[in-house]
Amino acid sequence: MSADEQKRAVGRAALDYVKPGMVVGVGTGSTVNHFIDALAERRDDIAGAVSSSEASSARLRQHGIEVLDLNSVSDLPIYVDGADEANRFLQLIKGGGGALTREKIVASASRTFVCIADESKLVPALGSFPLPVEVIPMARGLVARQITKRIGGRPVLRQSFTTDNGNIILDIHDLQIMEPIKLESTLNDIPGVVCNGLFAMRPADVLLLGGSEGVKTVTANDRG
Ligand SMILES: O=C(CO)[C@H](O)[C@H](O)COP(=O)(O)O
Repeated sequence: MSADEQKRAVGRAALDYVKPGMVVGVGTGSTVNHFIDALAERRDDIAGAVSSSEASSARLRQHGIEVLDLNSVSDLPIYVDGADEANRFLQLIKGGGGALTREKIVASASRTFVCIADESKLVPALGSFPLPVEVIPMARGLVARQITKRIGGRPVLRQSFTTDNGNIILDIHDLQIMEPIKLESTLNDIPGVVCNGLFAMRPADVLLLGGSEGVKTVTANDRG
């Protein structure tokens, strides 16, 4: 199976977690696009979707799925999203598509976070993928200097990119992430940082991994 076929398989497998009448939280990216396409078959069966990006909202609406404001939703049973990297504790690096802030908000609002990815995303330690950080534009230089001083790594401005919230992204290269929860918190404490792409304090609950032999389910109980 190609990587895209693996993504399609996990996108479809995530449908098993969608029950009648649910509002469904929807992430962003090429894997999630397969989930949205599969979810279209259930459009009359669900109460709508809460989206993490303008791109996903547009795709949901194209399929006739109602997009709801998170503020109008008191209970979000499920959130389905992809990842750039996942470790065995189901901690993630996200934000390759730049939607990390809204993704973290919707993930935090959800009861169950189902992460969908092809098997190449499972890594022994997070950090090979440059860690995205969303930053208020006027704080770009300050934040880059603070990252270098307090954390290390090499912050690089993502060129010609503005987030859905009107901000910039610094991608931190060459990081060795030994303590993901501590790093997530340290980054949040830098003035000008809106959000960072570490999902360690709120990891996924279930990881569906697409591989050459089908879809494998990794849960919190397997974290070991
Ligand atoms: O965090 C994300 C977007 O901000 C995506 O979930 C992540 O980049 C994975 O994308 P893809 O499914 O295209 O590999």
